[in-house]
Amino acid sequence: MGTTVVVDGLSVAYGRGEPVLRDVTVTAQPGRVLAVTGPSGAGKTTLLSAMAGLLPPAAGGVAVDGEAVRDRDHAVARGIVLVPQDNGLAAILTAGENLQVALIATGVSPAEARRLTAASLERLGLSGQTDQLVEELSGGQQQRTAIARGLALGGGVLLADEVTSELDAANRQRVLDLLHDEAGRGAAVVFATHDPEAAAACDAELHLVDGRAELVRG
Ligand SMILES: Nc1ncnc2c1ncn2[C@@H]1O[C@H](COP(=O)(O)OP(=O)(O)OP(=O)(O)O)[C@@H](O)[C@H]1O
Repeated sequence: MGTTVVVDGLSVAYGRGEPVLRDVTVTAQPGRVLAVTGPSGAGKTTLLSAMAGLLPPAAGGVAVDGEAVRDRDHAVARGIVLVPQDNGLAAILTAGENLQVALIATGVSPAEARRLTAASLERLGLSGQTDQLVEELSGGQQQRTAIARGLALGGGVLLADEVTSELDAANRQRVLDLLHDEAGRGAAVVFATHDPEAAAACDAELHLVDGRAELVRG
């Protein structure tokens, strides 16, 4: 059985400010890719951050398999993987080390971490970059390394925030195919994107405007 994330009447504010996400309701279901679209500043990153347990609700909530998400540690323990917009990699580690450290932190043995790292970097076409420092990789290679790390973790939920923005056409298609493969293995995938074509190829779409859900497909 897969993992389901229910966002119910969610509002989120930064600090004491006005909510930038207002009364958003949507469900991320196992085996499906949900696109989150909308103009810059609409609240896509805020929604994914709240789903990842990084931002607390001002109203409403986020639940994973019926249990309210408390914080990031709780979300991680429930298999909610986030590939953040700014990639979140450690620049002074190699691409391979970034994956291995994340895997070992989840309790995977070093040998298994090495195997999963090699397999995941290969899926992103990065076998040749395994031992290269992240700070020496191109922007697109860094973005693909972050995706490789997210995929290697094999969570029940994958939140991918604008993970194709720096990629060429071939790599963009490769990553979109991999996101759909993740859904194919039963993960609930949420993909924030500016790309209407990529969104149209997803199973469902949540469109945000000024922090409100304007149009929901699927
Ligand atoms: N750390 C922060 N502190 C205060 N306000 C913030 C913070 N991060 C985002 N915001 C505000 O929240 C709103 C939503 O931002 P968010 O980053 O979620 O939008 P987005 O749809 O992901 O945009 P983009 O497509 O440009 O990445 C914006 O008005 C933004 O200015």
